[in-house]
Amino acid sequence: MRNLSLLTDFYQLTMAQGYCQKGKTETAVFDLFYRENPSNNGYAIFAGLEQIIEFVENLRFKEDDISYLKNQGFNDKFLDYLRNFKFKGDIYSVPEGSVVFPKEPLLKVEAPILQAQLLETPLLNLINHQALIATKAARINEAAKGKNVLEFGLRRAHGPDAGIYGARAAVIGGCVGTSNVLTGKKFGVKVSGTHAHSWVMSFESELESFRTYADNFPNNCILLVDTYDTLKSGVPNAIKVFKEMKEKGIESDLFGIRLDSGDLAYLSKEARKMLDQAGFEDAVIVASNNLDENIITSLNLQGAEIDLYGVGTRLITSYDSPAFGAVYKMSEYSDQPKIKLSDNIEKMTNPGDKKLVRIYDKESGKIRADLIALKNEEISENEDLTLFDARDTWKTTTLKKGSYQLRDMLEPIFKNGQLVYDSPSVLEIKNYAEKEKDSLGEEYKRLTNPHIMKVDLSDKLFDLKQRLIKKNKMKK
Ligand SMILES: Nc1ncnc2c1ncn2[C@@H]1O[C@H](COP(=O)(O)OP(=O)(O)OP(=O)(O)O)[C@@H](O)[C@H]1O
Ligand SMILES: O=P(O)(O)OC[C@H]1O[C@H](OP(=O)(O)OP(=O)(O)O)[C@H](O)[C@@H]1O
Ligand SMILES: O=C(O)c1cccnc1
Repeated sequence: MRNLSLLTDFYQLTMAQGYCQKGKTETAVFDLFYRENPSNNGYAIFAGLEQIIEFVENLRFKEDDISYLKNQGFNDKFLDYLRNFKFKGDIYSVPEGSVVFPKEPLLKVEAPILQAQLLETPLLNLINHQALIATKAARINEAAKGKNVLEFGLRRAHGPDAGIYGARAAVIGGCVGTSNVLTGKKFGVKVSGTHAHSWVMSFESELESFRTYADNFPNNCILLVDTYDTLKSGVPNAIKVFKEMKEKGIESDLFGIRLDSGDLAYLSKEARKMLDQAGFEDAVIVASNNLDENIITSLNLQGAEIDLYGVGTRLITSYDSPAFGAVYKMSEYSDQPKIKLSDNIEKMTNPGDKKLVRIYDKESGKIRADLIALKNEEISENEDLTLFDARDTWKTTTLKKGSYQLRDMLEPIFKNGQLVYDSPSVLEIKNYAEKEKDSLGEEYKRLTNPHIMKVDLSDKLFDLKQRLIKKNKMKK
């Protein structure tokens, strides 16, 4: 485990020294939330919690950190505090792989102000990256309509961590596996791949290169057919090699071709015909080349015969929507609810120690809405539940008792600094994320102009917010 304790913004430490100096030990509550879905998606996939847990568990300041901070001008009292630092607060979070929506609390920290504040930057850093890539992967997999997507982006990722954890997030978001071997080893996810053009170019002939590859990897034998001429040379040579394998009695688990340039719809349809005519109906066709959810949707509409998509750049960088934009805002200090005012109503925070309640339609199991309520507020399934729009409060919906089910989304992760949560494996998270996506109606999952999920405030939270807005306006 790398020492990431100084992976923070300088101002977190200057504030921390100030709190230490002043003896401010009151408890603060902070909410982590985001404001807009990336790529105009209808939802996001929450990811990165396992790395947050690892970070918090290992948050200790070593002597070399302390001496570095001493050189930056921090005082001895504060440095002594850091020497003995251990996180002592509570953290609640939605599970990784959850479907989430803008403005709702995804993770909540309750801790002495200094400690809660110190977590801001690393927590945001971890969630902002992985939730972004998991959400992009969910979009790409939605476009693939049940066909598998393999993550190919390591070489185009923004450095090693973006590659390693981006691939982790991509699998959570729906990818069947990754070409990234380190991610495979670290997280027990499937690794796979084909071969490069250089492999073909290093042989005297394409045929010889295919033969040699098939001899080496008969059970994962996807031949890249576009180095010279896809239909005149690549596919015929691949077919020759598949015939030779058959003659040798080799029953391959996975064999086929990869297309990496040209008109992928046309070439895949022609290649499919050629493979089928040669008796290789079970040969798979892999496609790659700057794919994303839009091109994959278009390829589907064109009737492309593609069984597996390899997606790199536009997935691992979330090319069209490069920032998740999660923020971390104080909602309570020393048992007093706090609000951040803004001229922009969208940017006003929700005050108080809160919970996130998900409301499911009992019959269909689909999400009806999310409700943000105060932590100690009782929301009961045994009464009719009236939801209202926090902007246009006259817009209401009443859910009849018995027609809906409630779920508390924020689970305890740390209690008094003790870890009380078992992180599931990445494959378990991926399976959970599939179920989460199933709990969304189709209209929330479509790639363009999806329905906006209602995220409402409870009566009590709404009243508290109004009261604090008035009170704080008067302070100005
Ligand atoms: N039938 C298709 N419909 C829509 N987009 C396609 C189709 N076929 C390929 N594409 C996409 O069009 C883009 C073509 O990229 P590019 O201009 O680099 O051409 P290329 O075929 O890769 O050429 P090169 O031989 O230089 O690699 C890629 O993003 C690819 O995924
Ligand atoms: O297009 P992306 O979605 O980013 O997917 C990854 C790309 O990386 C490889 O190309 P590259 O030119 O790097 O190597 P190659 O010579 O093996 O094709 C591969 O052939 C894909 O085209
Ligand atoms: O295995 C492959 O085909 C692969 C892996 C990474 C990037 N491009 C292709």
